[in-house]
Amino acid sequence: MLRPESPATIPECRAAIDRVDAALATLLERRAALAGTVQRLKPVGGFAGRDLARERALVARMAVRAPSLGAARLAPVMNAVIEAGLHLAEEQARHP
Ligand SMILES: O=C(O)C(=O)C[C@]1(C(=O)O)C=C[C@@H](O)C=C1
Repeated sequence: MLRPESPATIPECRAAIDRVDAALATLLERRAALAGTVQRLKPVGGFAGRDLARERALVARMAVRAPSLGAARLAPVMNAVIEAGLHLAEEQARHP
């Protein structure tokens, strides 16, 4: 995890945001790879095998760590993340 920072100027804030975004990109790449493996292992993978209860549960767990965002704001973010992973997995299944 990145250590918390308290930048005071716009350039410092933007530099700190860029560091967070770099960490997020690394984590998103890792998550997409793991989610892709799950799609290959599930009896029905991809969009057809979507598990909305699991998605709601992971959003609820994330909301504990991101209380100011909360589940309602995290849900569309994670929906986009999950759908990006499913699109990637389906593309990789079509073109292995
Ligand atoms: O856990 C699963 O069953 C997955 O397919 C992974 C994942 C995810 O990306 O987290 C993707 C789609 C499902 O709807 C739920 C979760």
